[in-house]
Amino acid sequence: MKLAVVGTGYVGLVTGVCLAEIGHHVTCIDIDEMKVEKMKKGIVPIYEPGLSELMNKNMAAGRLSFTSSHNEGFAGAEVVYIAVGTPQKDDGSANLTYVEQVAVTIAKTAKNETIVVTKSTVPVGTNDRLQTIINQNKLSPIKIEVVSNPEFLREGSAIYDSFHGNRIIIGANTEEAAQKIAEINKPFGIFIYKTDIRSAEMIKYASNAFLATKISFINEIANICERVGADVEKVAVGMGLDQRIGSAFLKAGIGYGGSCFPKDTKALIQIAGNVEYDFELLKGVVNVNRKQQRILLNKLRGIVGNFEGKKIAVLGLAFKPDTDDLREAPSILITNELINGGAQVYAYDPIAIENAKKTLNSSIIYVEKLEDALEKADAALILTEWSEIKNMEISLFKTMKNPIVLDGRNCFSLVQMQESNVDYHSVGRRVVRNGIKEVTEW
Ligand SMILES: NC(=O)C1=CN([C@@H]2O[C@H](COP(=O)(O)OP(=O)(O)OC[C@H]3O[C@@H](n4cnc5c(N)ncnc54)[C@H](O)[C@@H]3O)[C@@H](O)[C@H]2O)C=CC1
Ligand SMILES: O=C(O)[C@H]1O[C@H](OP(=O)(O)OP(=O)(O)OC[C@H]2O[C@@H](n3ccc(=O)[nH]c3=O)[C@H](O)[C@@H]2O)[C@H](O)[C@@H](O)[C@@H]1O
Repeated sequence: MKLAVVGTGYVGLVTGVCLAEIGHHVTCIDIDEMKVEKMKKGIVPIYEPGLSELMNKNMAAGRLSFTSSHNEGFAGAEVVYIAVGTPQKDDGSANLTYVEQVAVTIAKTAKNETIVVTKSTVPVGTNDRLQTIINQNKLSPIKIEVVSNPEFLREGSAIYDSFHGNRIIIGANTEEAAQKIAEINKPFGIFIYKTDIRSAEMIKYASNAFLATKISFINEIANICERVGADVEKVAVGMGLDQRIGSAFLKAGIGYGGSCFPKDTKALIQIAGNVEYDFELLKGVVNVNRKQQRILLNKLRGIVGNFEGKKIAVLGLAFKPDTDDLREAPSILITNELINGGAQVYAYDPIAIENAKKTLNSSIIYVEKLEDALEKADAALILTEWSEIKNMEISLFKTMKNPIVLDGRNCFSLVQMQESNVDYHSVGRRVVRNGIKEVTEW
């Protein structure tokens, strides 16, 4: 089938490429002409494992093309996907400007019967509003029907998730439209759940909010574990063995970041607030996450006093491994506070440095090898569990002025650290000092 995808960010580009891979003819449209030029040359503008190979394969097969012209992209397309951003506004609600602009463009450009599929994460009721916008702006009496098809991929494993997701959600007003979108997705072989539009929109927010809740929950358990001498890694394994709980998303650390959990949790609080419902639990989840992002700073202050003149190695900047994305990453807050406190920050990240230069404090010194960050450092902070960091030689910590390591992602086992002579502080576990595991006095 001939399809168009509007927006070529993490979601749009992956969607376009994967739909081409299962045999559809896809044109991806973006208003960013520089991005489009790159993609036409086969260059992927983001870092996402496996995407480049799959994109080039489908371009070569003649199933995937790129344009900055909506007119060109929509020509002959039976289905148009909307995958533009829905960023957070100052009050926490979702900014729907881009999605609405696309709806107007579709209404004014579409020449044949079209199904508009919203992939972007949008508040409950938005798709109904998009339908109204389209109906009001249509230039001819052709049928244009809006369908909700929220996206559940994760950055860093987006291609894998597209082919191995647990479910595809289709929210539609008519069985005919739902069936057509189901047919498009059939080759993925993933379970399809058809529902009404508003429930589909809510499934997306509720899913992200629930996963964020699991993270904040285990982080609070971790903070208690530190005080009572339990080990959160073992607690998470023990909890996860109960299939009603499940082992996923119980990894304690310095909180969730990224382009979605922070924004979608706040948007859901707003969605509830708009109908005068106080979503107390989710407010707690957001607050816990805000505090959790600071725990390494608090621990570091407790150990070294103030940051003035200290060389601090920061290992990992992306909000999670296998992505170059720094949106809402704990590294933003942490490096800012270190620098404002007078520290010299030497930062290492295998992939995200180019983005970091655009986002983080300009005083940060970036290094290409993690050993350069560690050499003569007063302390090291681990913010992302990149495999390069998890698999590093522990002996490299010995090149530090003081081998003090604050690990925000529990990259190393305590046994490993007991053998290393490193002063090791992780999350929800005992401190290792001089090879001995201690419960810190709080
Ligand atoms: N990033 C992720 O992992 C996931 C994101 N989502 C949701 O998907 C949506 C998109 O997110 P991302 O891909 O991260 O966004 P992004 O910000 O990376 O990309 C959006 C793209 O849309 C383009 N764009 C904006 N207006 C346009 C227009 N009128 N015509 C054509 N192109 C236009 C921009 O130039 C940009 O390239 C958001 O609603 C997000 O919440 C959902 C699941 C996963
Ligand atoms: O709506 C979205 O954009 C996406 O948001 C998340 O995907 P993503 O943000 O790419 O990454 P995750 O792997 O979910 O991690 C998010 C954050 O939570 C943290 N996390 C995750 C899991 C965990 O156990 N502990 C934990 O602290 C990660 O370090 C990271 O900062 C969801 O997992 C996707 O299903 C969803 O489609």
